[in-house]
Amino acid sequence: MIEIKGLTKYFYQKNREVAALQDVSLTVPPGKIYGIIGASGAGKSTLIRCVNLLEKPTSGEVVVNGISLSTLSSRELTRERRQIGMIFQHFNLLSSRTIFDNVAFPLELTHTPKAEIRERVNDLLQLVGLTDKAADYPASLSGGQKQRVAIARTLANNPKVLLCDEATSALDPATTKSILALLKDINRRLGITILLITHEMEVVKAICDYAGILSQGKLIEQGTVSEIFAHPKTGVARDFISSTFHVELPGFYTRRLQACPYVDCGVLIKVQFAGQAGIDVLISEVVNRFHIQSKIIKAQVDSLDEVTFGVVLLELSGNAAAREFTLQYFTDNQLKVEVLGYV
Ligand SMILES: Nc1ncnc2c1ncn2[C@@H]1O[C@H](COP(=O)(O)OP(=O)(O)OP(=O)(O)O)[C@@H](O)[C@H]1O
Repeated sequence: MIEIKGLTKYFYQKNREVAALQDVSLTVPPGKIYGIIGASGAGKSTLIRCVNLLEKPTSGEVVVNGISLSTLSSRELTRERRQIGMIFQHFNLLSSRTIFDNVAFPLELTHTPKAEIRERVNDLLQLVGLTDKAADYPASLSGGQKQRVAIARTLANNPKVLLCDEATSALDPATTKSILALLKDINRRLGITILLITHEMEVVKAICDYAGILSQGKLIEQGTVSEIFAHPKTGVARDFISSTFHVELPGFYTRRLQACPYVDCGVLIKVQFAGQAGIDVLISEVVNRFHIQSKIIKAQVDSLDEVTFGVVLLELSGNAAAREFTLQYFTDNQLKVEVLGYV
């Protein structure tokens, strides 16, 4: 369990004060995965570095597994940090050591007997699927394999919590998926509590139970991932959700699209929806009520828990008043509607 209470961090540069974190509070319940998402400069790295006190907070408290870290002596803090694993975007492996010796490293630091190290490292390499790479060096591994080694190494001390600092940002989409699956597997199998930071909503959607949106040092929104997807409260959250949709207008439409309406034109709209009301129900409502024709051009629909959400590109044909009524009806039903142009 991780509790962050009123965390504030100021940096001082020459005569300038930078408020990197302002009164951030959140709780990661035991065995859950919490994702902090934010744009560049939002304060994500500062936040995760404050959790294990690599960065000293200006004020506030970090409590990990019931222990308030800022009250500890440096020796106690070193011991407590062993309970806090961390993985990084750029893996941070030791290039002169084999994969086996990289994973063994934290166990050597705690003077674990050799036979015990051998058994533990072999188990860990098996867990991350790298048994056959034990004698290789990091340089000969792919990015995804390097991150697997880093995960095995950080698990060596049996941490209760794991901090992930943009752990998949340097990886391609397929490798990202496999590393996220590994993290979820570790979370389930070993019951490890995970706090991760990311700038990709896909990561949050893929493995997190809870999410927090960090913007200019403030946690402006937090909740379960399905709550945030169903009822985003801020524009920042809505933009992150939109970034998970990949619906491009087909070239045929892009070429015909006009900025202003003309006689007998249709309107092309992008509708973003989330929640219980089915988009198909709303579309058939407007067709019946306003005698409009509606054609789905592209759609991406996804679901989390009970919540269905997605984006639909629609061409609406009918008179101008019917089109206006339709747009108003969609907006009144909590859909986000954007007019792309006229065809
Ligand atoms: N050591 C430092 N000294 C001065 N300012 C800093 C320092 N570290 C971070 N900052 C400032 O604090 C703010 C938050 O930075 P931080 O690196 O935590 O953001 P981030 O969300 O992790 O960004 P990115 O995704 O680009 O890594 C930024 O304005 C940054 O310039």
